[in-house]
Amino acid sequence: MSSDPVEALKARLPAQVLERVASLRLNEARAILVLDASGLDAAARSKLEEQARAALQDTPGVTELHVAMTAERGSDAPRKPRIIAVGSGKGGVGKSTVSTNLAVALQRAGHRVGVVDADIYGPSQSRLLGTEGQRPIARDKQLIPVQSRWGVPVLSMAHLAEPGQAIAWRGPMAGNALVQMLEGDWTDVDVLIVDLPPGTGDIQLTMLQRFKPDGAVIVSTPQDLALIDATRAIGLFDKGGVPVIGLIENMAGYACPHCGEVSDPFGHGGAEATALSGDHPFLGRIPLDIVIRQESDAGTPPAAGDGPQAEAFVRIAQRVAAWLEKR
Ligand SMILES: Nc1ncnc2c1ncn2[C@@H]1O[C@H](COP(=O)(O)OP(=O)(O)OP(=O)(O)O)[C@@H](O)[C@H]1O
Repeated sequence: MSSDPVEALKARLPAQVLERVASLRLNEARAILVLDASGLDAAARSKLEEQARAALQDTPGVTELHVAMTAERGSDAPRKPRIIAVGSGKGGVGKSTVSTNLAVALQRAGHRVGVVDADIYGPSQSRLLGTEGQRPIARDKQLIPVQSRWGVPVLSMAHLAEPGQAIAWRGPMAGNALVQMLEGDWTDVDVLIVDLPPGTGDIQLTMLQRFKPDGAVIVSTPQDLALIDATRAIGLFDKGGVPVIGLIENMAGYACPHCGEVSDPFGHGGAEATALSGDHPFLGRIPLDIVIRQESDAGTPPAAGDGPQAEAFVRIAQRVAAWLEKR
């Protein structure tokens, strides 16, 4: 038996309790044991506490025993999903299309995914996920996301504004709308894909300051102009300390539906070269394909199907999932 009274107390604890000891102090006859309960549910926490009490309750010289759990509050509080921001420097490069299909492909791979459409002035996620006309309800001032048919809940300005009405809001109002959507009830979601507006403006800054993403995906076409802007977007995330998960080259390679010849209207390989030169991963290439445009417009994300158009999204989602697993 150790002559150190604290060591003597520890020696009484069973292994499953001992491995969770964050601290143990003895103040005269009062023992204070703090256990690390991270990752345990309520039942497992009570069992751990019971085992600790049973082991220490009859210790000679100890008249008072306090057992506390760290991370107790954290595990009871609503979990926060991990945020992946999808950005681009330039508009119209397919950022929203990628956000939707990445979300759907991740969902099909077993992740619990939601989408926030942070493009306040040009929202498109309600169309892309086929939830047009639906309105989110609010519970205790918190927005409940709209459910899409694809198992991916979503919040977009398109669900909040009157259909067809121009959204002419000043910056702070737009920022508030973004906050409301990000603070929506995302408790059933592990990964939140945030479809950012193009550029490096107010919305991006609000995101970085208040809801710092866990990682960012950058979408670009292979075109030089888009790539210059993509580099700017990467710079913003780098500066904000947000890891860049990787770059996606969209609208790469167009297969003529008549003769099958593949041409590259926006060039080829530029995004991969940009990724490599900045030491960022390249996540993959999505072809320019009329079916992607048609299905997207119809609110049927190609990644929800099993056609060839789903493949590129599935591969990209696998790389993003691998990144998430390593975090
Ligand atoms: N790989 C693709 N093949 C065919 N059409 C595509 C592809 N990617 C996107 N599109 C189409 O290009 C248009 C622009 O795409 P999208 O809205 O996703 O771009 P964005 O970068 O989010 O635009 P914005 O800057 O307006 O937010 C849409 O009509 C979309 O269907």
